[in-house]
Amino acid sequence: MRLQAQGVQLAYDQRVIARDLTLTIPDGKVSVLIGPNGSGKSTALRALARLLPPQQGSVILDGKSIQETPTKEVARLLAILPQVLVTPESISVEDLVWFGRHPHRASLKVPSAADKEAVEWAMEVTSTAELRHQHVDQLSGGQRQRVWIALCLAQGTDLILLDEPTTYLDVAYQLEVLDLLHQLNQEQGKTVAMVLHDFNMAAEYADHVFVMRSGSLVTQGTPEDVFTCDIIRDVFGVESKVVPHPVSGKPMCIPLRAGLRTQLAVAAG
Ligand SMILES: Nc1ncnc2c1ncn2[C@@H]1O[C@H](COP(=O)(O)OP(=O)(O)OP(=O)(O)O)[C@@H](O)[C@H]1O
Repeated sequence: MRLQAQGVQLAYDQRVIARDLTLTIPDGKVSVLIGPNGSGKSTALRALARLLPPQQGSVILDGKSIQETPTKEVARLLAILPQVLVTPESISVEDLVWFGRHPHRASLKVPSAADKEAVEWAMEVTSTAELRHQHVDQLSGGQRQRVWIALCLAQGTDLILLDEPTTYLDVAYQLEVLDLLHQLNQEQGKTVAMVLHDFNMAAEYADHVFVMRSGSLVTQGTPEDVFTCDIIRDVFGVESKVVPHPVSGKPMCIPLRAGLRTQLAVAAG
């Protein structure tokens, strides 16, 4: 395994968010972290990407402590789309995507053909090439999100971590981004780990699902293993009906509003 958190304690100042968290990102698979708001999904992802040093335990990347691996080396192996994106002022789309090539370039060296190709490809597959000369801070939320995804992809890493990549995107772009990640996984063997809130998107795209609550890993497994009425009730406090997706056969979770819960209970006798 290439990326693993081993018994990490994660905290912001003195406030401990996760204790003794151990998880291994499966190589060559698409993994999804789900869990209620504030359960520590982003915190865990940030630790896995070296953005948050653990107070105890360690994150291991390719057999080495990530904290002891130089930033540039980490950035050649792993890209992360964080939840909070701080765009440099007045930067164009193309210039922002070029940041993705920094880990591969010696300073002051002219960009290589491979750098140019990676940037063009990343803008093409995220449908941002036509925005290349626009200022990122003048784009819509969804356009901006796609530009940041392009930056991650331009990095050309085998491991891609994304915190809620579908935020701000309309349903067509949500599918476009998730289909693209799926395709990169299938065709190029990329390992993808992402936080998603939508159970049904998670069930459709994930090979492996981590379920978090209060900074701990409650359970993990295939979508069929984890998307059950009992786990959804236990973790999210929501009654639901889980049925097979009519086309894919994956578990499809339908949360039930209060009135329907009563109806379901009556029907069940
Ligand atoms: N930068 C920060 N400084 C202090 N506390 C933080 C910071 N970021 C997150 N927290 C706290 O850590 C806890 C876990 O937050 P985190 O963002 O990891 O949860 P999450 O599961 O990703 O939530 P959401 O689904 O709402 O994005 C929360 O109680 C949050 O208030």
